[in-house]
Amino acid sequence: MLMETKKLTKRFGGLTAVNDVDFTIEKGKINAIIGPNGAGKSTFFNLLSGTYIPSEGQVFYKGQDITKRPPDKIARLGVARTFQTNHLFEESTVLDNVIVGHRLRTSSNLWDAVFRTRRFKFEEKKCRDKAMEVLDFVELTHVMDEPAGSITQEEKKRVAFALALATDPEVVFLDEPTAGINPGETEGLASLMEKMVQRGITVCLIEHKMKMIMKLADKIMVLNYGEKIAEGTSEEIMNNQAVIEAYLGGGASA
Ligand SMILES: Nc1ncnc2c1ncn2[C@@H]1O[C@H](COP(=O)(O)OP(=O)(O)OP(=O)(O)O)[C@@H](O)[C@H]1O
Repeated sequence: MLMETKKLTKRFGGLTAVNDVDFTIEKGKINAIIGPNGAGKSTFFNLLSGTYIPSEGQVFYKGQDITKRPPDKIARLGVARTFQTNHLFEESTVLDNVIVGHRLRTSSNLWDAVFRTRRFKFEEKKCRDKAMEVLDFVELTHVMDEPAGSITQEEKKRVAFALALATDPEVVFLDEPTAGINPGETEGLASLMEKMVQRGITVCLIEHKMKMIMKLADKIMVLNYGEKIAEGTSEEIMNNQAVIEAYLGGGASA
């Protein structure tokens, strides 16, 4: 197990968005979180990455209590995330977008940058090499010199993956990675997630596309009104009465 939550709870005023959730993220697996709209999935993600501080409960990473640690400290432990919307510099090339993303994780300071010390030059080269490597991994080498604004939606999603991968993460959180793209492109991104796992990276994602998630995920947790109502393999989830009722009542998309 790579990450674990114990009785994780988040309240916004009178609303309990995540309620008493025990969950484990299995190392080297594709872990999925599903649930009807407003079930608390994004809030749960934000608690794991340190974006939100829990009202109650704990988050563990490799057995270490990381509850209440700020997001940058959690990121440094090897936890990366992508967001629903891609924050790319549209005028800059795909390669530069990834280099800048990677630089945020390297240690050169302003002094190094101004005097262009050997360490700075070394790190600049390292960032560039890393960016090229991850762009090759997400199969975008052919568009790396194009402005990010000119590539397709699916390619932008691959850039978002590349940005997360450039930090050499152990686990990547993907918030609806295939939202807004067609079924063929969805399959391409699903293969990319499988490729990440083959490289030893743990994947945890939120997804609305049920067919895809049932095929792809090793393990699924279902949230409904902030509570965990089921956890298990695709088969276990598909046959779970509470899940069927939540989806029939909640009108979630197929
Ligand atoms: N910052 C916030 N302040 C107040 N309420 C919030 C906040 N963030 C989320 N909520 C509420 O918490 C509940 C869970 O929201 P959340 O976005 O986590 O659900 P979700 O499962 O990700 O939904 P969706 O599938 O629609 O993205 C909702 O009722 C939402 O309105």
